[in-house]
Amino acid sequence: MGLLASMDSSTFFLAFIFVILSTLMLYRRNSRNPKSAGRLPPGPPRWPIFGNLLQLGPLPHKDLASFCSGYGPLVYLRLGSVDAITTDDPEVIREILLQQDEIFASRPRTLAAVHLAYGCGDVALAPLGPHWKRMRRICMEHLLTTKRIESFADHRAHEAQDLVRAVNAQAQSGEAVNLRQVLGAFSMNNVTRMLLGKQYFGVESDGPREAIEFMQVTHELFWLLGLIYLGDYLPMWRWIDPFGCEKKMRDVEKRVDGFHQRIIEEHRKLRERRREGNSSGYREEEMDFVDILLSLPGEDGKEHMDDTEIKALIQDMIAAATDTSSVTNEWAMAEVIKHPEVQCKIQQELDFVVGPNRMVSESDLGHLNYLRCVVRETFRMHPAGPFMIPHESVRPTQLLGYHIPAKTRVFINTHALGRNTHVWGDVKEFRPERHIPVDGSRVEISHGPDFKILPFSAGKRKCPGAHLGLVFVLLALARLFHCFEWSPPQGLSPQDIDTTEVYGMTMPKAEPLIAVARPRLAPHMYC
Ligand code: HEM
Repeated sequence: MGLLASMDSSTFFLAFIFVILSTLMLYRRNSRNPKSAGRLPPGPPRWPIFGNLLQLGPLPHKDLASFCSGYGPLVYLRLGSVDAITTDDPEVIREILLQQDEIFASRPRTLAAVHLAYGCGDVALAPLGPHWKRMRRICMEHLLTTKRIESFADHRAHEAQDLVRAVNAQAQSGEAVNLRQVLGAFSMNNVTRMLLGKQYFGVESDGPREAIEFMQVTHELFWLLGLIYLGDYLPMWRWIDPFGCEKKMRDVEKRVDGFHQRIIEEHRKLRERRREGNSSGYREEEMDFVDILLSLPGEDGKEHMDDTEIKALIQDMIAAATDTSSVTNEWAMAEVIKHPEVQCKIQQELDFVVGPNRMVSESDLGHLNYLRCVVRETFRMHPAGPFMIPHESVRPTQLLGYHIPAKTRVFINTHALGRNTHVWGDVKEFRPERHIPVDGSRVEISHGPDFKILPFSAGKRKCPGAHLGLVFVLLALARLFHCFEWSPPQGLSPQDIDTTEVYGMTMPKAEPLIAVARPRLAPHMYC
């Protein structure tokens, strides 16, 4: 997938022969195993050795969706030497994530996870077990508590005002705004303020060189984590690695590690200086995430956490929090600019709840029910990750009466769930009104009891940063629509806004969203 599409024919031929010869024995052994234990779910016919790998193109979530349309709500695939299932059905998803959570809540040990998440030593990519439990508890009890999230509210308000100022400066000079750029900086700065105690883009940053290096290496990391690497499915592929993917992983691993080590060293030095200057140490509310991690005890009675554990958590927080919220924001902006009547309703609500004489604050977000519907509809059509983070089963089980072997990889297709015609009507229409509750209650942006959308997953692996992620999304959108009227660049009509997507761990628009902003409030509001 992705990789297959970019091979030249001679490399492919050599690799193909090599893989056929060297994996024949492995295939014979593996292909006999699952069937002997029971009936597997239905699925498309499989090639020897490759299984269904060759039936997947550059947008695998669409291929898997078409398998579900053809074979039913639960489909079995053989991906090289790996058993896999996929589903886009709310009932099957509920069974996997709630009823059988104990069995399906592990993660596959992919090569990217090993190289890029400190040997799966983080939270998001760690297999089920005591290490995952401990790291997740640290996130929940020390980093993502309501109190700690609230303690950064002023920083978020500051970032939201910087976002408005940056857009206004471009609006005044008549330039169209690259929304990917400004929304990316908003998310990254919010995360780095909480995590590292500083902003990466803007006046307080350490300068463009460090910010650019940081963004570049983070993007490479996302790209490699999202890649479906053939070496994970055809072990012999690793011997040839024709595109040098593992080499790239090792290279990014080294660069990212250097970056994280520098962060830790800087924090240690600062702690030391503060301790020397003030014997009582410093107050909890002054501590960023890295300070907190440095102050926590380690495992088995150790005085401190290991540096590797701290680095794995830093990396998780950056990877899990930045792209998810900025990709969601870009999709929401694209869909709203494409639908001017939706923009009009968002602004009517903002004018009623907030008015023209003050800026939107976090306490307004719960009262913006129509905007919440817009975000819910955005998650239905454009979930941040098409397969969330793939799960893996820890032991054999039964689903819908079919046998599911141990170590089966689970692709919950949230993209297809939002476009499943058995679940939703007019699936291609962006229509936030469909989410307005009949009883007028507050719109919830989580999966709800019906599992018809799944923005933050459910069960043991559900996103621990859901509340914070929603604040990033709602705050940025509310400010941008309250302060500006948005339209496509000159010469284009709303229908021309392109909504082509590219596959990855998160699934952004293929092209960055460019739009024109016209201020709606009095000039002094933008200072
Ligand atoms: C709009 C923003 C966000 C969206 C849409 C989102 C969505 C998700 C999804 C779908 C998963 C995978 C769940 C699964 O595999 O079942 C996940 C996992 C995770 N998210 Fe988020 N997330 C967002 C923001 C955040 C933020 C702000 C943080 C932390 C600062 C965060 C931290 C994590 C972590 C640590 C995991 C791994 C959990 C585990 O494996 O135990 N996320 N998120």
